Amino acid sequence: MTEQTNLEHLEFQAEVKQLLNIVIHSLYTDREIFLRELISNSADALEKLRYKKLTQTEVIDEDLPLEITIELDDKEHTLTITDTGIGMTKEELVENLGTIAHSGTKAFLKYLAESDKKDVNVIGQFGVGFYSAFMVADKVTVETRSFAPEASGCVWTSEGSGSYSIGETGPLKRGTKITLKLKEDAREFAKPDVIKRIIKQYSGFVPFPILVNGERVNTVQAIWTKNKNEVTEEEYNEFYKYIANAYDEPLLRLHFSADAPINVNALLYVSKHNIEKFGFGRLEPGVNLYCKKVLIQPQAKDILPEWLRFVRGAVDSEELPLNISRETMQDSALMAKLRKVITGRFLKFLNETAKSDPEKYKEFWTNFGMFIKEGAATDFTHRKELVKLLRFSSSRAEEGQLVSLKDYLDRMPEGQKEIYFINAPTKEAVEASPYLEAFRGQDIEVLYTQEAVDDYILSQVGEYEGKKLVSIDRANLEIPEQQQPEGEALAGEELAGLMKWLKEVLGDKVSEVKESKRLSDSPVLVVNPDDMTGSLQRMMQMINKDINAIGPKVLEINPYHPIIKRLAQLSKQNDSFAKIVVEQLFDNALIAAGLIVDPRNIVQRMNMILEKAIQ
Ligand SMILES: Nc1ncnc2c1ncn2[C@@H]1O[C@H](COP(=O)(O)OP(=O)(O)OP(=O)(O)O)[C@@H](O)[C@H]1O
Repeated sequence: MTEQTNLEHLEFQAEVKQLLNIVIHSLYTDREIFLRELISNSADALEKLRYKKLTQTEVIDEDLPLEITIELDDKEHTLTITDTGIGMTKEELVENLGTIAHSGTKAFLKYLAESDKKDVNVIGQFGVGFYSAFMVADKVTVETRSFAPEASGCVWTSEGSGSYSIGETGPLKRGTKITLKLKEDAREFAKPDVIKRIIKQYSGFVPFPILVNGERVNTVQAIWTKNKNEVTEEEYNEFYKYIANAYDEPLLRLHFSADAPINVNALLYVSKHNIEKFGFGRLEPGVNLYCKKVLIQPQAKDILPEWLRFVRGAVDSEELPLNISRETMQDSALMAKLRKVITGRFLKFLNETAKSDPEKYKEFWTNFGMFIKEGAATDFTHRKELVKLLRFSSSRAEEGQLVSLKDYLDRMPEGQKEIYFINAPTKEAVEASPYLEAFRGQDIEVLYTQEAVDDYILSQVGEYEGKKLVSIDRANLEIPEQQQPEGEALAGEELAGLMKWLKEVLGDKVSEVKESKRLSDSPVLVVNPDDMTGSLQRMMQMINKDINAIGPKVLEINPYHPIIKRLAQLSKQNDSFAKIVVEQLFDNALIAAGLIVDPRNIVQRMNMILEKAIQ
C-alpha cells in the first residue's frame, strides 16, 4: 500500500453510521453478495470511463486495459479488487463514501424497519452497496485516482465504526483499488474457488474481464439474442441478478424478438420489490440498449416510457447505429418505434399474466400498481391498455380480492347503464358510509378506489366498453329508486320549509338542499355538483392547506329520519340549538365523505349537544 499524507479523520453522516451498524451486526444469509456489489461498482466505473473516452474527454493512462482484477491472499486474509475505471477525486470520495447520506441510505433503513424479512441482502438495490463490504471485512481501504489529468491519488480507510480517515497518497494509476481485511469468520473469501464460484453466480454478465489471481473467470454472453429454448432458467436468473443488481429471483420475465416493424431482441424483468415505495426517490430506468450485443447505452432513458422505469433488462436492435449519441437518441424516429413496440408488447404480457396467473399478477399489482396508475394518468397513448390492468376492491369482493373493470362488466346485471365507484381508503370506512346505502339495498356492485389518482384516472377515462364510469358521490346520480323506508315521511310544505331553512343556516357551504332518493338509514348526505370526487377534493384540501378548498356541496336529506322530522318542527321557530345540530350534521356528512373538517368546531359543538342531552 502507498504512503498516506495529510490524513484527516472524519465522522460518517448519522444515517450512514446507523446503516453501518446494522450491516456489521446483522446475521446474513447471503453475505457473499458484497463481492457482487464491489464488482458492480467497478463495472460502473469502467463503463463511465468508456463513455468519457468515447466522448473524447481527456483521460490519463489512456492505454490501461478496461478490466477488473481480484487478488486473494490466503495468508494475510485479504481480498483486493482493482479496476481501471473512472476513479474518484478526494471530494468525490468524501461525498460518495461517507459524509453525505444518499436517499438510498434513508430508504434502506426504512425498508429494514418496515419489512418483515429484515433482509440486509437487498442493500444493492438501494444504491448503498459499497457498505456491504463491512459484512465481511473489519477494515476497508480504498485507494483511488480519478481519470482527470490534474487529480492526485487518495486513500480512504475505515473500520466501519463511526469514522473514516482520508488522505492524499503517492502516484497511482487511474482507477480504484479496494482492499478488504477479512473478518475472522469470513476468511473463506480469500480462497480462489469460493470467489470464482461467487463471480460465476452473480457477475457472469459483467461486460469487462474479471481476473482472479490472474485467471479470467467471466465470459460475457448476450442471452437476450438467443432463442428461448437455448437459455436455461439458471441463465435467465443469473442475468437478472446482474442487470437488476438483485440477489433474488425476478417476479416476472419477458423474452421476445421481432423483425417487423423493427428488429428487436428484448429480455425484460420485474423485480419482487419496489424500492420506490420505500422513499428511495424516483427509480432510474434500468434497461440497457445494445446493438448486435454491443452496449450502446446503459440504463437508457428513452427506450421505455417514464412509468415503466421499474423494468430491468436488455434491448438489442440491429437497426440502431453504433455511434448514436444520447441527444440524437432522444428524438430519433427509430427510438420512438422501438419504444412503441416494446411498450405494447410489455403491456400485452402483463394482461396475459393477469389471465394466466392471477396470483402472480396480484403480487405485481400490489407492488407495482402505482406505476400502472401513473401511466394511466399521464400516458394518453397507452391509456386504453393500461385501464385494463387496473384493479380495485369492491362491494362484492371478498377481503383481499381484486376486481378489474372487465370483471365488473361481466357480472353487471342487464339494464345497468353505468359503472359505479367510490373513493374508499379502507373497505370498512366506506361500507359504513351513507353513500352505499342505496347500492347495498339493490345489490349493485360499487368499485372502491383507494387514492385520488384512481378517481382522476376514472374521470379522465370517462367510460369503459361504452359504460359510463360514475362516482357515487355525484349529485345527479341516476339509480333505481330505493324501496321506501317504513313510517311517515316529511312532505309538502313542511319539507320545503325545512329545506329552505337549512339552506339559510348553511349559507355558502351548500349550493342546494334536496330530498334524497338514496338514503335509508342516515339523516343526511353531501354530494358533489361537479366532477370533483371526494378524494380529489381531499387532495385539494391538502395541497392548498385549506380545509375550505372544497367548494359548495349539495345536501341531501332523508325525510323519513327522526332527526330531520324534529328539525322541521324546530326550524319554524328558527331555534338556535337546532342550528348547532344542523352544522354538526353537515360536518358529520363531510367526515363520511372522507373530507377534512376543523376538529375544534366539532368538539365545541359536540360538547354543547352533550350538555343539552344530559340536562
Ligand atoms: N470502484 C469505484 N470506482 C469509482 N467510483 C466508485 C467505485 N465504487 C464506488 N464508487 C462511488 O461511490 C458511490 C457509492 O457506491 P455504492 O455502491 O454505495 O452505491 P452505488 O454504486 O451508487 O449504487 P449500487 O450499490 O446500486 O451500485 C458510487 O455511486 C460511485 O460514485
